[in-house]
Amino acid sequence: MLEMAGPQAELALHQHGKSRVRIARVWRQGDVHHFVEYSVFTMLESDMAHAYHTDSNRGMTSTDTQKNSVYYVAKQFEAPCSPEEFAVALGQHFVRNYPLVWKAKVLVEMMPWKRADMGGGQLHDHAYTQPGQEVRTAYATVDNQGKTEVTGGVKGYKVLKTTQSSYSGFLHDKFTTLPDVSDRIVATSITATWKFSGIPASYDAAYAAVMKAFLSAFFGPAKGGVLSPSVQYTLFQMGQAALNSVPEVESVYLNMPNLHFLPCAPVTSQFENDIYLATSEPHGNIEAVVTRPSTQPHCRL
Ligand SMILES: O=c1[nH]c(=O)c2[nH]c(=O)[nH]c2[nH]1
Repeated sequence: MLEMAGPQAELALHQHGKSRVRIARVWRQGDVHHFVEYSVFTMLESDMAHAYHTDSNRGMTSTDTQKNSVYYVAKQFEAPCSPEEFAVALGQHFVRNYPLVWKAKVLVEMMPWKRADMGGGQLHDHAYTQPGQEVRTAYATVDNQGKTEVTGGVKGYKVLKTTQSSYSGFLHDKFTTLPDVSDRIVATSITATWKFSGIPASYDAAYAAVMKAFLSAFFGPAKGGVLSPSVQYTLFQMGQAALNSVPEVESVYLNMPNLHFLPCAPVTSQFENDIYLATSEPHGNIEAVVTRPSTQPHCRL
């Protein structure tokens, strides 16, 4: 066994863990789906001094195993759990399964997804938003000939649905590994601007109407939803819905990153539409301008 020679020194403290294990868990109870997204940090205190002093990693619960344990423990919950319950269960998993571990420390950060309210308290069966995280924008140009142009907008409005999204029939060649899927999670962070051709009765009401149009087109009815065959198709539907909802809007620019939730098989089982790797990079990026016929597109492309 290799003993490290060197200056007199003591190992005062040691621990090892995995950070930012991003996981999404869906519980599908008939048509009603429950969704959570966590970022999990694990840290184990254990009898592992020998790994710092010698070449032996004997008995070490690798950080990769810790990451896989996050997926495994999430899978064990058959009904929706709180982040506190999840943190305790994961900590118990470590101390019960690994004899050299004397203390497991688990931090769970829960993303602020809330079941979408489609108006009047009508909660959607499978749609989620992050209300209050978005930024409303307004852009105006005023020239000395008396011309004023106003563009409203929104930045970073996150939306997600756990079903009613497919993606298939795209080009497959030797560089393609993505399979066709008939059901997936689709999530995006909407950034949009809309140009006014006239002054609406109320800019606040116009903003509310555009946002409502975006949500209705993305999510569909609270019961059943609406199928999205691609982010591209849904983006156009959203732009069209915004034009239909506010007569004074003449064009809509939409940017929609495709925030991927990747199927995950949690070590002891196959992927069963319930455990996902939550990612933000790399992400798809879909954008377009939707106008009334024969209107000039207003921005960005
Ligand atoms: O809706 C999608 N549009 C794409 O262009 C695309 N590309 C990809 O890999 N997944 C998806 N999904």
